[in-house]
Amino acid sequence: MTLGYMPGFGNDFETEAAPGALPQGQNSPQRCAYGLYAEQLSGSPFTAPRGTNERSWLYRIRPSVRHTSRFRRVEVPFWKTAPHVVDHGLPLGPLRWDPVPMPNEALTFVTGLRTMTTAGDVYTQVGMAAHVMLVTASMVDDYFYNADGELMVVPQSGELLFFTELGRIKVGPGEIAVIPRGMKFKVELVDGPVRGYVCENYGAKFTLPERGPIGANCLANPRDFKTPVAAFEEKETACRLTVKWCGSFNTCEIGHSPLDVVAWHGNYTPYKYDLRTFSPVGALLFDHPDPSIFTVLTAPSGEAGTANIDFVIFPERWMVAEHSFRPPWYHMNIMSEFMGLIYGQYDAKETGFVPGGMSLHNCMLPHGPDKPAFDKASFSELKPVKLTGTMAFMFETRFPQQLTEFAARLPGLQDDYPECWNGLDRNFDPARPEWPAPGARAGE
Ligand SMILES: O=C(O)Cc1cc(O)ccc1O
Ligand SMILES: [Fe+2]
Repeated sequence: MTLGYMPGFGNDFETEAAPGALPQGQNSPQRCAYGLYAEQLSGSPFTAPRGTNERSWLYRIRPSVRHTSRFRRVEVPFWKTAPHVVDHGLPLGPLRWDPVPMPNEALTFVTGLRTMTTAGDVYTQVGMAAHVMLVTASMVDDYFYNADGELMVVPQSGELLFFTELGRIKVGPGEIAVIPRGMKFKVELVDGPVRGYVCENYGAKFTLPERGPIGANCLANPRDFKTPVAAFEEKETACRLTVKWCGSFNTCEIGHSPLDVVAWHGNYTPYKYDLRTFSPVGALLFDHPDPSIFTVLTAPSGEAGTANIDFVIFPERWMVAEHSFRPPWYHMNIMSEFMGLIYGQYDAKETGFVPGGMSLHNCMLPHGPDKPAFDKASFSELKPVKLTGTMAFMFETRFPQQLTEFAARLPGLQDDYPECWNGLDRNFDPARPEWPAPGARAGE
């Protein structure tokens, strides 16, 4: 299957899967070509400023009102929504998990999401949830949309095909897909089970961060974001549509596929992005800048510089800083850091944090390089070094992240994680400013 994409971030796109299906010069013709119905999907309030105003016009076989019927509540027990504060009994502290093993049961994208943390409040449209994604089965006659937020999907192993109302997107490890709030879709496996991470954003949409003095290029460049061309499914058999709405799951039976958009135009769209096209900018002479230099996308809150969510990556890059401790510094942060590893090794923790694993360094909880990373970085020769074949990421939010029962009970929770800092002992000797003392090496 060939998949077509259009480049650009937040462009005003137009595309049609049948010639002449897209009206020209107006949104609402008296009669649409092919007898299609015109429908607007509003991703922002009508009156949002131009820079954040998002909507698309969909020309479809049936209007969305015919893609729902009477809903019944269903249980999707592992997908939790903020506010969700449970007494999980774990003591406060930094947390790290091994990868969650792939289960044997059939799990779709919807039933296979396992919430790790929630933050903020879905009712006031602030905050986020971090999920593990375990998909072993394609959605066949099942369709879904999320009224609670957009979904950023970060596969770690295996490929997924998203068939959305606006077209098809294939993503694999090293790529992300973003599906807007309210957009119907189904998810198919390409060639085997998929594991990954999902960030559910209850707040304002992800957008590109400002580049400030960096200028017009580098970091995530707009042309590397890809939006699908129109594609639709003509299916007149029994289907189900499930809607996540304020944390509840609601299903209805319909007699056709809701993916029936033959043409569309607008700027409220799903998209994919290859994280390897991110052009990092970093320390060229000395010191370790704040990790915000690696922000791919930011979901702003109302407060300047205080993101509801920053999506940050740690891609492969050269380390060249002179007379500097090169890995992340020791840190306490007002923002809460949920991290995952897609492939390779993370320089602050070369062992213990493995692909498919996760860590949580919550609001104002100390963290930083483990003892082996400290020793290596303190004593290695500072020639240029390339960190190759690595891709870690962080969902960083201004809100404290609340652990779910699922996360607290995972067998892969590493009880001994805090011990990775054992041995970072006192070196201080008021009589010896030079450390280690000439001829000696710390700890030897
Ligand atoms: O490893 C982490 O926890 C994330 C992180 C990265 C970095 O470059 C600086 C500080 C920081 O907390
Ligand atoms: Fe940090």
